[in-house]
Amino acid sequence: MLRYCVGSVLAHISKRFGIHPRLKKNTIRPMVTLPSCAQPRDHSLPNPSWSKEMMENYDHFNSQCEVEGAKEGSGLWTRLPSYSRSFKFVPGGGLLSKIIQSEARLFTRNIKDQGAGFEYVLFINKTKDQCVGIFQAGPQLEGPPGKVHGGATATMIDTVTGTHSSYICGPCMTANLNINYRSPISLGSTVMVESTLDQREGRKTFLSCRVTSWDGSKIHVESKALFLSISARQIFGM
Ligand SMILES: CCCCCCCC/C=C\CCCCCCCC(=O)SCCNC(=O)CCNC(=O)[C@H](O)C(C)(C)COP(=O)(O)OP(=O)(O)OC[C@H]1O[C@@H](n2cnc3c(N)ncnc32)[C@H](O)[C@@H]1OP(=O)(O)O
Repeated sequence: MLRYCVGSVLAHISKRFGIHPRLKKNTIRPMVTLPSCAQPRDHSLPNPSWSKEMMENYDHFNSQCEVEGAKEGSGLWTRLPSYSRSFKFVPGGGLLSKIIQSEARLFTRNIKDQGAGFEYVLFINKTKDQCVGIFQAGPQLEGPPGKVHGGATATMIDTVTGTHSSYICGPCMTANLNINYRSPISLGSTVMVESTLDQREGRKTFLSCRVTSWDGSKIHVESKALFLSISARQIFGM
């Protein structure tokens, strides 16, 4: 689904930049040969900066994931890979990310030092209409002394609900994000960010999202989000 969404967006971009891809069943097959790009790094895989709590929750969801190659939907959860740019989800995306705004980086993946900024992994459960993010907030996300900046928390919520919504309805943008901060998050701690689909209404997707401590014992944030489906024209001003 995501490959298809990004694929259709890329088809428009490629056309604009004269690459003329031909879409074939959820993938892009460019008519010109693209130079090979190194496999992009999947930031959603564990690294040495991940805490015991982060690893414990990662293992919990990962153990309930689909086995690679199994029929889609046979497992409860799917781990979502994460790259420095969304383009990199699709074949040829590595090259496009070098052509279009080459300096651009996904906001949550722009701090290179492992553990310094957002460390996270997302899992989606299509049967339950849920998406879960396991986040570890690094020292460069400070707001009040020793605590996570509220904007950084909003970013976590936008990331999980935005990804969730993209999987449900394809390309979309945040129209409204309403956040109630209940208790501060300590820097370095692991939190769970859980998005649930409330309803769909035409182009609108309504979601609820909760941020809790890693073991679910403490509520940090409760929020509601509205995403609106958009066309490639709206994203790239074509
Ligand atoms: C990109 C390709 C896909 C990639 C997929 C990869 C997935 C995974 C990869 C990586 C994960 C990353 C995940 C991160 C996610 C981050 C997401 C963001 O942060 S997005 C940036 C912040 N958002 C903006 O900048 C929007 C700015 N606003 C706009 O552009 C427009 O206002 C927009 C598109 C939201 C709506 O504009 P209109 O012209 O299309 O629609 P109108 O006609 O205004 O509204 C349509 C309906 O929606 C209601 N509506 C619009 N805005 C509303 C609002 N704020 N609150 C309530 N209702 C609203 C209206 O009242 C109307 O309702 P009635 O049809 O009459 O019932």
